[in-house]
Amino acid sequence: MSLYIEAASILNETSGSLRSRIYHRPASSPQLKSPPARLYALIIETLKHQEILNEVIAKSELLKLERKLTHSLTLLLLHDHLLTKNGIATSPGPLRTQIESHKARLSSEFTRARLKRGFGTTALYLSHIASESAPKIPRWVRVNTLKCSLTSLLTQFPDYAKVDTLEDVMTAAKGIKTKAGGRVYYVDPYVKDLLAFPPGIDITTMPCYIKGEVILQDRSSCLPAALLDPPKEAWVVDATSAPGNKTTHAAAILHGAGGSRKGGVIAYEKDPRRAEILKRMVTRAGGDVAITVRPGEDFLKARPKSDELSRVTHLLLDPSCSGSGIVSRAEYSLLPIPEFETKTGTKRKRGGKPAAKPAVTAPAKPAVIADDAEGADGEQEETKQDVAEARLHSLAAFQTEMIQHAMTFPSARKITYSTCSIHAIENEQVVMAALQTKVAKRRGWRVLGREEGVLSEWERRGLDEECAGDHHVAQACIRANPIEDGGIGFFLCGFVREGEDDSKEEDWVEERKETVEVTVGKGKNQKGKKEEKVEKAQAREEEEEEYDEKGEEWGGFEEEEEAAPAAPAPKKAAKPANPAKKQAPRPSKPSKSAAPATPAASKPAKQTSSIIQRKTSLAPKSKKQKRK
Ligand SMILES: C[S@@+](CC[C@H](N)C(=O)[O-])C[C@H]1O[C@@H](n2cnc3c(N)ncnc32)[C@H](O)[C@@H]1O
Repeated sequence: MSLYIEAASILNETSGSLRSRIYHRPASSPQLKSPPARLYALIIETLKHQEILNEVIAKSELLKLERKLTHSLTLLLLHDHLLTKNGIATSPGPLRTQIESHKARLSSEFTRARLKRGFGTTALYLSHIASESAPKIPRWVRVNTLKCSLTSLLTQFPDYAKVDTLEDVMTAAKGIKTKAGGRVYYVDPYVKDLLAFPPGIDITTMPCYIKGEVILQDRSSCLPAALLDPPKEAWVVDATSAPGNKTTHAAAILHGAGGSRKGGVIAYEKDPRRAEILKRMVTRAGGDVAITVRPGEDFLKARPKSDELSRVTHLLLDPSCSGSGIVSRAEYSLLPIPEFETKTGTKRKRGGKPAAKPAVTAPAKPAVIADDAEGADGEQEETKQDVAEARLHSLAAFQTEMIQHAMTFPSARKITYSTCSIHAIENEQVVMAALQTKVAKRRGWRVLGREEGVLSEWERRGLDEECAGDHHVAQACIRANPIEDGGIGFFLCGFVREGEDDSKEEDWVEERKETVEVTVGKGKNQKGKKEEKVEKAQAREEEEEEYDEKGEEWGGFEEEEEAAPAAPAPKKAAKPANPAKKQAPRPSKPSKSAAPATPAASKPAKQTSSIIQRKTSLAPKSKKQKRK
């Protein structure tokens, strides 16, 4: 089957991301004959230009003239015909004829559409689209000190110049296609042994990557292990490890250059498939001695009083979350052909046929705003918002449960909690809920204050109003905004406790009971319609996210995605016991206690953010609002 016909049929499929439709096709779907990378490139490139191509299709009335052509097939063919040097890549035949016999008409409509957009030449138009769709964040590279030091790594980049800000990195990125351009690096001031390169750099072909001397890990994703900062001889639990970015980072802190061989990391990963990825990453990073993988094991079932776990002093919690801070999932999707006045004077819809419902009716935006339901009206939108909100509460319940369980570890002194979400429900509100639990109070868990932690210089902190106005707690929280702060959106908070361990087995049993009560809550067996919808939506997303974890940009070893794995099954949509929620009304506004803005892009920008404002306003509408 022709590349174009196969690509068109993928475009017409509506379920799953484009990547999963190409790279992870279910056995029940027709299998592809064309090379997947070629299909992906053709579709992505075509979709980048679909706005202008749709105009050409509409104005030329091509679908009326060529009844056998479909919208998606025409887009793909037109892309290659009008915008590539070699034209349509297929041997002469009906497909080519259907386009090339209208060459003059298509070319003049394209020129008109291009000039209307202010581009004197096709080259100018192409370079504009290329810069619009270029990555907006640097390529972060963590030196894996289990295998290599920063100094020795830099010897592998002899002709690279050190720059002082992330802005310099991004400016240099513009010249990356030139021979000398883009050869710069930036040393992160927050996380030790972390470098930023221009986004276009291909590290994956370099020896340092192949040998596992570097790990491609977003800056935000490096913050938890940096904040956990375990002493060299510590025993650390990574409760939710796959694919293993933070696990290997924690191991590098313990066993890396100057480290001791006394402590180690115990890495839980509930999902057996992801545990395999974790194992691969651990081995490749040279972490087998430092890390004990617990494949397929549920952290919530771990017995803190066991011999192995009773010595654990540090826990890293990076549980499943909504992934709303991840920006690498931006994908384009099919737009309908707009209506235009044509030469024959008629307003037309695509091909004269009833418009097939496109997968999405607007360009898919990065995940950071994709589920922003603001401005939506009508019953359907409201339900969508309810489902999205219920899902967040369900995740928050699970996240709180994980923290509570970590707090029961007898020798535990420090916990980090992180998400790649920008929703306060999963972030500050979970922190507040965890602080209110019996186990936190009985054992004296408190937040790690801003000034106590290694990341006190990081400027963007938690939102006061989401912490019931508790400025100390808000300041203890760390936020990163997507893109603005140089990578994915992220949240992090540390908990610490002092004092001796006074816990007894009965206390632990009691504390477990509380955990279960908080998270499972009422209505265990009384699933309502809303809960069912949440479960269905989540199941779909889990499927999707499983695929998304591969092949995205953020992974430890490029193809192994850092975040937003399968969300857990909702705990009957129970909301976490969160006293803060009563006191902190939502929708929330950005904190007025914003830290001052920093001029350099290398530092997190000022606290107030439209993205945070939008996302946190996903809060439920009041009944009154709903009635309106
Ligand atoms: C956000 S990812 C962790 C990413 C990882 N920290 C990293 O930096 O590479 C969350 C992981 O936790 C796992 N998980 C979820 N619930 C778990 C549980 N109860 N016990 C152990 N692992 C769990 C998920 O399967 C998923 O792989």
